[in-house]
Amino acid sequence: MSSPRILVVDDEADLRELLEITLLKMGLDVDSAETLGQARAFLAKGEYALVLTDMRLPDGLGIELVREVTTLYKGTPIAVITAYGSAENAVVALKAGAFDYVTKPVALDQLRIMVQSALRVSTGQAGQPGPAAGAPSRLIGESPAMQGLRAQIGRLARSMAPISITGESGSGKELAAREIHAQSSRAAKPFIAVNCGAIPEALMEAEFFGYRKGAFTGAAEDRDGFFQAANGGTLMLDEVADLPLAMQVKLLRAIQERRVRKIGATAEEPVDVRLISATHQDLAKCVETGKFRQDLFYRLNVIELSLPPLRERLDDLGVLANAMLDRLVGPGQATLGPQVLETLAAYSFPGNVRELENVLERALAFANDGVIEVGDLSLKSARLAEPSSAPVAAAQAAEPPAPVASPAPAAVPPAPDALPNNLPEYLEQVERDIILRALAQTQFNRTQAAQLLGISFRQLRYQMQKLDIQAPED
Ligand SMILES: Nc1ncnc2c1ncn2[C@@H]1O[C@H](COP(=O)(O)OP(=O)(O)OP(=O)(O)O)[C@@H](O)[C@H]1O
Repeated sequence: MSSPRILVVDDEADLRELLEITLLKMGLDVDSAETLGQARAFLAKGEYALVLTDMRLPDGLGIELVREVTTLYKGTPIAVITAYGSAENAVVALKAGAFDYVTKPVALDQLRIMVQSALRVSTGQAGQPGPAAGAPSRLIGESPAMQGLRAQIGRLARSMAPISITGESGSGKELAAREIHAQSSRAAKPFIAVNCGAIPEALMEAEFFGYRKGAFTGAAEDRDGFFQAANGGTLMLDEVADLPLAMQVKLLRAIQERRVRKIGATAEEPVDVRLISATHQDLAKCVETGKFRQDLFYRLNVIELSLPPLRERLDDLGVLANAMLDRLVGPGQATLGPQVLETLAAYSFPGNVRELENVLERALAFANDGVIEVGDLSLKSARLAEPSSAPVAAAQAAEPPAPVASPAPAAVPPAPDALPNNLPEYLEQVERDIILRALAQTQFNRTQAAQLLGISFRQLRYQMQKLDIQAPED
């Protein structure tokens, strides 16, 4: 069997030679072109597992080749070589459909990593597509929005471009990120999701980049960070807007260099990680207000994927509800009674699909013989836009949800007369108390409890785990 063939397009003889030698040593065949014209002639004749092109060529720009290859030779990944510090070129190329980029001076270890992952992507070559490729998507829904989303995910899975996922809490951002990973050539490697809002600032660097034994008190052994743990796979930065500015600088550097340094280490190590970030905040606004660095935003926000809230795709309610019931109690074991779908459709679901899951899970506990009736739903009536018999079309024009009444207004606990003799324990107790009160008030609906407390669902879940608070059904 012949080796995969790579097309190198560069007019600088020295660099071309370096690339050729490196690729040949990797057991690959190489064709070299000095101009766009020559590259086009090669492409017309042969099949390539990867095209690697410089951005400036004597007869035009590499970006033209990116556009041609991504439209005319869809199965062929194309990567670009950009000048050091020219983030703009890299981002433009990725937006145009480039698989990835390397910066000059070309670091050979990074080039090899990039080529290997391109080979896994290119059809019929060394790699296999991810195990989930071809498998049914876990993102359920037949609305045009969901169909479009699944198609977009299929395309995005084939590149290394950083993706920024936006959408309300519970709309499926993490699920979408997992789906991109599962359909990519990285599927066999780890998917690591990090909730940036839940890590104490002092621990962030250690958590992201790892540390060496003895780097600080308590560092009893070497430990990897998220970047090393996700090596070869995908790192999801959830609630990325919550990253403190100091950490944003370090993250930007890691993304630019594709290298990280453990705390206490002298040398940096290369990391091969695809980044997906997510937030329910408006990141562009965070940039405007100075809360988020523009340069990091630019790097993370190369491709945008937006998840619609559930109330904007009510057509999906039926199929989602059925799939969830099947998962909760087994296929065909539970059904929705008359008017249930209409009642659900009249609700605005501020907690989106996660809230639908919660509502159904709770309703099942009340349902007789697995048939969920309207009375089993216990939706907050304040949020129903129409009476329970409202038709779906009317529900689509529903007003946004009325805010839920806040609990006791005091945000700060009343200070006891005597000072606590163990502050952390005391604060933990206060926190536990407040969370338990919010949970009791919402019949253990964690989505609503989180809203009451003005924190995200994930933050609440994290705090509950930390404080060992268990929902009755856990
Ligand atoms: N289209 C969908 N099909 C099936 N399940 C879904 C879909 N969208 C979301 N879910 C389910 O809803 C729950 C919430 O999804 P997910 O955690 O991905 O949301 P999120 O947007 O990341 O939430 P947050 O902003 O709170 O982090 C999960 O249990 C997920 O499996």
